[in-house]
Order: sequence, then C-alpha cells, then structure tokens
Amino acid sequence: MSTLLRILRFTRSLTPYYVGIMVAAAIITAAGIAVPFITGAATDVVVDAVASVNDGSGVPEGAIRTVVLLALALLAASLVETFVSNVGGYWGDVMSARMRTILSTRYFEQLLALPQRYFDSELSGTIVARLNRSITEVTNFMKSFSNMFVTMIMTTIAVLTISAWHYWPLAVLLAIAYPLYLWLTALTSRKWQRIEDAKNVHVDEASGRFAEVIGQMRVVKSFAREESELNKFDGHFNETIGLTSAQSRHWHTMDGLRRAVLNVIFFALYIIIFVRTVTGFFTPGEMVMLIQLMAMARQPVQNLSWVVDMGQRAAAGSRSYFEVMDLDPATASGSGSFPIDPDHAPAQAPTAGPRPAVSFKGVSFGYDDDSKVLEDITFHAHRGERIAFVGESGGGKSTLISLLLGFYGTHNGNIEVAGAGADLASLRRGIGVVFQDPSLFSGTIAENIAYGRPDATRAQIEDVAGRAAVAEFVAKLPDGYDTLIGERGMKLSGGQKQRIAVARAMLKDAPILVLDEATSALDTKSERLVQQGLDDLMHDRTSFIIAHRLSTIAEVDRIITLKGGRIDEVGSPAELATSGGIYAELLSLQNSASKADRKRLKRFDVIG
Ligand SMILES: Nc1ncnc2c1ncn2[C@@H]1O[C@H](COP(=O)(O)OP(=O)(O)OP(=O)(O)O)[C@@H](O)[C@H]1O
Repeated sequence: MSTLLRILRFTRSLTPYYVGIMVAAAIITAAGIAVPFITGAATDVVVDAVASVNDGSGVPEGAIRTVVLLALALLAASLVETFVSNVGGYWGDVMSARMRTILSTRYFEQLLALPQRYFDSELSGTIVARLNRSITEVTNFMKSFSNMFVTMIMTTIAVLTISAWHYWPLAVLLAIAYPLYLWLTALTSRKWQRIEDAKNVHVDEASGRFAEVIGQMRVVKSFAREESELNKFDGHFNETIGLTSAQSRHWHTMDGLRRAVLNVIFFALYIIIFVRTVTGFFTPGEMVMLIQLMAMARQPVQNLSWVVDMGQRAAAGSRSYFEVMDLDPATASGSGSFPIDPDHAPAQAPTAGPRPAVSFKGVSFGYDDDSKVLEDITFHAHRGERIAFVGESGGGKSTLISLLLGFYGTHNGNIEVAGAGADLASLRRGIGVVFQDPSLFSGTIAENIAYGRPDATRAQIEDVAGRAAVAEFVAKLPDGYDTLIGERGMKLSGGQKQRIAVARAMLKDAPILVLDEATSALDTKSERLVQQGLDDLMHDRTSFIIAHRLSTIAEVDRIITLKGGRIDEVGSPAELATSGGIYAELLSLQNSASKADRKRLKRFDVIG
C-alpha cells in the first residue's frame, strides 16, 4: 500500500484528474443510492393504489402523477449516472495515459542515469518486461481504484447510515460484514503476493531470454538451438502454470470461505427485513428500498476482493518499479573513483612541463571485489600522442578504455583527463570512440553517423562518410544515406557497420579518440581506405588504439604492453621492437608459418 501511495506522490501532477474522477464517482454513487428510495416510494404509492382499487374506492387522486414523476426521477438518476460515468471514464483514460507516460519516462530517465555495472548483470528483455508489467498493473489499478474506491466508501457509508436509521441491527450486521471480509481477504493476500513475485521472476527471465534470442537469431539458428531455446522459454511459462494453480486454489478457497460468511450475514439481514415487514414494522416500500440497499451493500464488499487482487498486483508492480527507481546511480556504480579533470580537481602539486592530456595514476580495477583485471596502471598521454595497447586477449585493454570513459570506478588510483569538465557527461563528450562492436541503431545511415551530433548538416555527414569509406557503399544503395539499416544495423555487413561507427566518431570531432579494434571487421582494402581517414582524424588528437594489425600498431608514438593486468613495457615501436618483450615477440612471430606461432599471435588478437 505504501508503494501505491508513493505512486500517487510520484504522479502529483495528476491530482486534478484524481479529484475529477472522485467527484464523478461521488455523483454516480449518489445517483445509485437515489434509486432504492425512488422505487421504495413508488412501491408504497402502488401498494396504496392497488388496495384502494381493490376495495372499490378507485385510483387515489394524484397517484398516477406521483408514479410518473417517480419514474421520471429514475430516468433522471440513470441519465446523470450515464453522463457522469462517461465523463469519469474519459478522465480515467486520460489520467492512465498520462500516468503511463510519467512512470515510463522517469523509468527510462533512471535507466539512462544508471551505471554500466547495472546493465552488466541485467538482461535488457527483463528490464523491458518489468517496466511493462509494473506500469500496466499500476496504471490499471489506479484507474479502477479512483473510479471504484469513492463509490465503495460512499455506498458503504450511505447504506450503513440509512439502515441504522431504519433499524439499527441491520447496520450492526453490516458493520460486522465489512471488517470480517477485509480481514479474510488480507489473510489471503500474503501468500498470494509471494506466489505472484515468484511468477514474475519466471516471466521476466523468459522475456529477457526471448529478447536476447530474437536479437541474435542468426546465432540461434546456426547452432540449431531453436528447440532448446523454445523449451527453456516454455519451461519458464510452465512453471507459472503450477504457481498460478496453487495461487488460484488458495485465492478461490479463501474467496469461497469469505463469500459463505457473507451469505450467512446477508441471510440474517433478509430474514430481519422480511419478518419486520410481515409484522408491519416496515412498509412494503421500505422493504423494497432496504432490499435494494442491501444488494448495493453487498457489491462493495465483493468488489473489495477484486480491489485487493488488483491492488496486490499493482503493489508488486510498484515495488519492482521503485526497486529500480530507488537505485542511486552514484552508489550503484560501486565504490571507486571516476576520471577527473585536473582543472576541476582540488589543488594539486604543480606538474613539471606541459600537463598530460590523460594520466592514469596507480589505477587498479576488477569487475568484482576479489579479482583484479588491472593492477597499478600508471602512464601519461600527451596531447596529440598516439598510444597503442598490446596484450593478450582478455588482458584488460578494453577495460582500460571503459575506465577512461568512466563506465566503472577504479578501485585504487585515479585517472585525470584534461578538459574533461566536472561530470561524466562532459568527460564523454570529449572522447570519440569506435568500439569493437559497432553498435548501431535502427534508422538511417545518416542518422547513425550523426548520432553524436544530431545537428550536423548533410554536407558534414557526407564529408566524414567519405573519409571513413562509407560513401563507397552508400553510393550503391537506392536510398543512399536515407537507407534504413534495421535493428542494430542488421541489414549491413560487419565491415559496413564498422565504417559507419568510424564515421560517427569522426563527426563527433572530440579531442580524445579511442579506437578499440576499430577496423577489425574490414578487409585489407577497406581497412587501408578507412585507416587513411583515421590517420587524418588522429592528427592532433590524443588517441588510444587497440589494434589487431601490427602495421597499425607500428605507426603509433608509443606502445604500452600489458601482462598479467600490469604494464609490462612502455616505449616507441622502434624501442620495443628490440626490447625482447611482447611486441618484439609478436613482430618475430608475424612472418612465421608455424602453427604454434600463429596460435600465439591469435592469443593477442594480432595479425601481421
Ligand atoms: N562487464 C564485465 N563484467 C565482468 N567481467 C568482465 C566484463 N568485461 C570484461 N570482463 C573480464 O575482464 C577481463 C578483461 O577483459 P577486456 O575486455 O578488458 O580484455 P581485452 O584485453 O580488451 O580483450 P580482447 O582483446 O579479447 O578484447 C576478461 O577476463 C573479461 O572476462
């Protein structure tokens, strides 16, 4: 319940809608309560008239006029109910659409603020499924709740007051029925909720896997894993059948019990009304009115279980919603420090000579607390310098780049990036990256190239496309730069995607450039073309390069080799070529035809 109240606080801007819907519900209740009074009054007039006609005195004067007026009153009550319930329904629809917008947007905003570490351990499909489920259940509940709740409360109060006025034992019995029913419903709730949570885990896991499989259909098909993926998916949903059956059995057993109790209470109420009418205490009209009131009293009690059912789902939904919303982006990223701008940092000892563009100072890092991927990394990159990292596959080269981009906090030491600004967003604005995986978006080629600079002109886009050898293949496409490339660029070859990723980094025009296997998917001819563009781009920019081609590495100013998570050597290609270290070894292996040597080269993701 408290999480639902949080939803109300969270969507405070919708208060006019809540109030409007409640006022509408109050009017609908009043119109509903008027009906038993009108029919009760009409019954008395009719009973008197029938008695008068039967004893030969004829139709009493004004009786017909009165019953016609009462019938018109019934019409008026129904028209008011029809009109106001539609207005309320309209407000409810708009309110729930607005609520969905607020909740979804805030959720997305929160996800965008969460650190990489959060996404490392969550399946994207699970995140989407959780968002959909929780928001649908919360909005559905809020819509029905605002419509139902006021009606229920008002009807209950009205029925209690009216029955107490006519005969207090009726009110006492009703006053027992409500809390008893609520208590029995609450008894059901805890177990129901536990099972619902367990079901959601299965649905979320199945949806997570589902999204992954759809996104990587080629892999699934090529490994002929359709059946096992289907079985896994089916397995999760089958689990929910068993859980639903237990949940539903529990719910319906308890519901049967609740209703049986309610039936006994209403039996007592009807007995009282009938006997009191027969003994002349109530007129027939009062009896009709009271029976209708009792029927009206019964509905809120029964609706209570429906409200509780929906409320439980919504409570579960809002809990998983707030589980994500309550994550503090700063603490969710784990302990550790992120790159800082020395100009924004607290006073430091002056450095001799020009300030480096990027400094790693004693940096250690591991993805979890007990294993280190990088240890005591210290180096300084000067403005305009090209630095290549060389090391075994899995040796931590990409991790180093992730630390530079502030995706993870370092465990020890710190990273300084001159001109990085005061926050991570401005740090990242200053770094152009081409990742190992080009990671494009659905949309057009032009939109993808301009992803980092949406205001770029077509001429600017075409300029970088020319330099990154994108123009070459775009010329052959009927829609040119407006060609839609499918989800994650599915309709393009690996090399074409990579060239677009290079163009995207070029257009960003950032002072620091990171190339993480930027040309690994290109054939030699395309690589040569793109490399020319990259050489231009690296001119005057501090560049970090992870390359698989030794000829590319040979062009850099300095090479840093990594071994066992530590820096092994630092030097120019010429220096390291003769130092006897990793780079020298790779150079000597590149021309070897032996299988063992090729294998060793492969461990470094290097080709000659
Ligand atoms: N998000 C992650 N969560 C946990 N461990 C990770 C994560 N990313 C990488 N690792 C681990 O960290 C280590 C270093 O990986 P990294 O990607 O930095 O290596 P690399 O030198 O770039 O390798 P390659 O040349 O194959 O790309 C590996 O052991 C890898 O399994």
